[in-house]
Amino acid sequence: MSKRVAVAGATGRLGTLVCEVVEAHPDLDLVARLTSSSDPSAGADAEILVDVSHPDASAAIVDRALARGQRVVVGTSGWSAARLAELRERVAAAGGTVLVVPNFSLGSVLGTALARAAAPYFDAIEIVEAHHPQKVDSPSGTAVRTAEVIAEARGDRAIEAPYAEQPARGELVAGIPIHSLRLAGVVAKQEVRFGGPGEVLTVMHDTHSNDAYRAGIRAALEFVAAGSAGSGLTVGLDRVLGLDGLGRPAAGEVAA
Ligand SMILES: NC(=O)C1=CN([C@@H]2O[C@H](COP(=O)(O)OP(=O)(O)OC[C@H]3O[C@@H](n4cnc5c(N)ncnc54)[C@H](OP(=O)(O)O)[C@@H]3O)[C@@H](O)[C@H]2O)C=CC1
Ligand SMILES: O=C(O)C1=N[C@H](C(=O)O)C[C@H](O)C1
Repeated sequence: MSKRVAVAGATGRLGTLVCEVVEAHPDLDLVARLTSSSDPSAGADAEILVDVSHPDASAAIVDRALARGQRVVVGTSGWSAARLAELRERVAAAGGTVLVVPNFSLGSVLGTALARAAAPYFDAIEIVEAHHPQKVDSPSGTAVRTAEVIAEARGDRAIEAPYAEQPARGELVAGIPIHSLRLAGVVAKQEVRFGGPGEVLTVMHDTHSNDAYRAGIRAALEFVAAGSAGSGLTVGLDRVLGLDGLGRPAAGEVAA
């Protein structure tokens, strides 16, 4: 039987694509396209709520869906590790299901996994991200997530960033400088640069069009619709695609 889906942020760039994916799916039924002016009761009969709205609105939208017993997929940016930790508690208290996907593109997810793998081996690490000028937030959610993943992979190893008090050297997230560009002609781009003696490794990903998100959106919806997310909070498309071991040391193995 089809699962009923409501989309918050349905008129936006990403929301329009999410609606297309839902409408094209044989087992999903689009029942509500929600915007900032929608009646708060709209979409209450959906079983799955997809939030692709605005960083300032996302938490309230997710909380309302949890209160209704809806399963939730979040693509909106702004979900830092601190906000996710709070959300995890609310999801557990509600006995709900929430999947947060900082980036629906396969290449981006692989890029973050490669950055995680490289993280313990270089002490100079910086992230440069560029997006279209309509993007309302900076740094991007993907860059924040990448910085947090790198910091986690490094454990206690500090990053070389002695110039943190100089704004032009980037905003520090989890100890890693992030530089944000907002440029006409760009969709989304991220470079993670690792510096070591006599060498620089760059992990780079380019999104040329929103088509990059289509397969990931579909996979995330199917994951949640099938109940594969279980209850609780799941973060990342890597979990959906079974790639979450990528870039992590095997059990018992410690990076040099
Ligand atoms: N995870 C991923 O792979 C991706 C994530 N994103 C993220 O998705 C989010 C949306 O991006 P994008 O589609 O480009 O943004 P847009 O500005 O194009 O669209 C925003 C949408 O959200 C709605 N909205 C804005 N404020 C509210 C509110 N207070 N309550 C309910 N709805 C609201 C808007 O409706 P209205 O017209 O009424 O204002 C509009 O439908 C951003 O956080 C972006 O970073 C983007 C691309 C990929
Ligand atoms: O606003 C965007 O466009 C994007 N937002 C997400 C982010 O903040 O990382 C994902 C992707 O970079 C596109």
